[in-house]
Amino acid sequence: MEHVRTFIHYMKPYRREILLGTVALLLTDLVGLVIPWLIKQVIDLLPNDPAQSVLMQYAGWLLLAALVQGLARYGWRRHLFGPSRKMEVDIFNHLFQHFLTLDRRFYQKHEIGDLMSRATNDLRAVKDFLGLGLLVVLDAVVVIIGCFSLMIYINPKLTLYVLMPLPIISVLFFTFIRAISIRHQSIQENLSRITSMVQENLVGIRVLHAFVQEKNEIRRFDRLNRDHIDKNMSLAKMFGLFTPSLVFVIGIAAMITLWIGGKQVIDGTITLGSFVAFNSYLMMLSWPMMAIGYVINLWQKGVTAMRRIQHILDAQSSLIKADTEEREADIRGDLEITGLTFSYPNNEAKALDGIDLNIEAGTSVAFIGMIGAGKSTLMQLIPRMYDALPGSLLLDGKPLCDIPATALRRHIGYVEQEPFLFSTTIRNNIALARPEATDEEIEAMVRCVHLTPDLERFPQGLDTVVGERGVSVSGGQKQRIALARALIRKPRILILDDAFSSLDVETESIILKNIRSSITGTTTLIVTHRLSLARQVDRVVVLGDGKILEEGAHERLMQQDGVYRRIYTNQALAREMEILLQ
Ligand SMILES: Nc1ncnc2c1ncn2[C@@H]1O[C@H](COP(=O)(O)OP(=O)(O)OP(=O)(O)O)[C@@H](O)[C@H]1O
Repeated sequence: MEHVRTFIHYMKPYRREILLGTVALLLTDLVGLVIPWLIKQVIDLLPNDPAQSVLMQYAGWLLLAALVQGLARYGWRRHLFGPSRKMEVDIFNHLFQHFLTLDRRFYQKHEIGDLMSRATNDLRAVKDFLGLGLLVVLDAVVVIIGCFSLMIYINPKLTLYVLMPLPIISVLFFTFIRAISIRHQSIQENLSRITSMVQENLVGIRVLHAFVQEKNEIRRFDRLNRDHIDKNMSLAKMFGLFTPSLVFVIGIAAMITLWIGGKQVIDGTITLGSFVAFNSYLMMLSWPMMAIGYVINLWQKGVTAMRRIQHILDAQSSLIKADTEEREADIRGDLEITGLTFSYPNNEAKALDGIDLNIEAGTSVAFIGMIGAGKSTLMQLIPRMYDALPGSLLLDGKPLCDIPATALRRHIGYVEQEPFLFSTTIRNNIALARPEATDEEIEAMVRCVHLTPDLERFPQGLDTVVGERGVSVSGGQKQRIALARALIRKPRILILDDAFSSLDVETESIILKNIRSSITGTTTLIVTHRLSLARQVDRVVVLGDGKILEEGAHERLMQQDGVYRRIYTNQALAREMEILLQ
């Protein structure tokens, strides 16, 4: 019932068109029912040697019926199929909008391939049901009611005999519905797995090539596809049994009609015309009977698909007050972290464990530590990619989760560990953060991140297309484009999560100086594995196992016999060795 409500919701805007199409469909069916009746009249007139003009008159009626039927058929095709396509677009738009509001927790739980399958295969199944499915249901209901009414009108007793096999139809019907529903669910889930696998393999094609895994993947894909064929065959077998069984039942009914109805014609209980019309209506019933199977198929597919789409539409961002409305927030950049503990949804271990830290607006802090220490996790909590417990993170004295996520993110420049570029030009990738940025502003940022020498080598400069996910630029270029994108909005808080890992120490140092002089008063948080950077910031925080191990200015930490001094000394030694070996 829940799904019917969803269907109705999407049908509402097109109710007029659907009504028009329904009227046209009813007209087609009614005229279809009138035709055997006209033939009955003609047959009953024949023994009385009717006048030529009377026969002509009936021929005229039949011609008119054919004309009206043709026009009405055009009407329902146009007005019932049209809205189903429009509804498909509406659901797709709604789905896309919703995808953009969902947070990382959601995407962590769902595979992109599965989501793609829901937005394409499942959506198509919904459209087929809303268009063709509803049309066939309506058609079948009208034909069944119309035929039975006329058959009862012609001869109620004969109709009762014809209805004798009805219990067999009911048993067949309900057994079939249950069996088909289970099969559909399984087929659609399998289709999602197939789409996911194609998507994942295409994205990871370089890894597959590098590790020569093509054959293994082809075998895995083949197994998945064969499983899909088996599932579809099992469904086809169900249909193979159901439809012929129904036709067989109709055959029994036809046999009863011939036997009992034939005797009634001989007795003179009914006219020959009525007998012919009765048979015509019985035969007309075989189409809706066969269509039942088809409709159940479309209905089950449509409902299963709608359930899968609804699952996404029902999902909500887990952020407290996610609030995607356009709201402004005035942000200075003072961060206060108290007893911050955080675990990921699918991982009970604490990624952060009791962090206490105050960061004054406009200062710069470097976060260092072993792999998996929690550095990136801490960075992700600041733009509210995930929500920490309320009260553990304050920005300018306000709980972070009280600041609408979109308003907050407008003031944060965030460069992730693995920056993502869209398959458009470098210019568009930079301007993504501030579409209204002028060419001069973009060029200034390009200079700031030291990208100008690279651009000179690209024939189209800033208008070079970077390819999907930035495949046609190097790792270091990708990082600097992402950095320019973060800087162009002149953020109050700048987060650089290992954003210089593909750059050499000299370039890194130049860029950092440029950033300092181009944006002032910005709170800058830098995650890095290179301690050369630590000398250039106000403070260093050393993380280990989700906890703060040490913190303070570089000089102070160097005076202690702690982790920082040990790592720094090792790295300095390694660097000296490198220089010596060059
Ligand atoms: N999306 C995630 N889901 C579940 N656990 C995660 C997720 N991301 C990170 N973790 C876990 O949280 C812990 C902290 O990870 P985090 O990425 O913050 O470390 P890091 O200090 O940034 O490491 P690195 O220097 O390698 O980038 C790790 O144990 C990691 O396995």
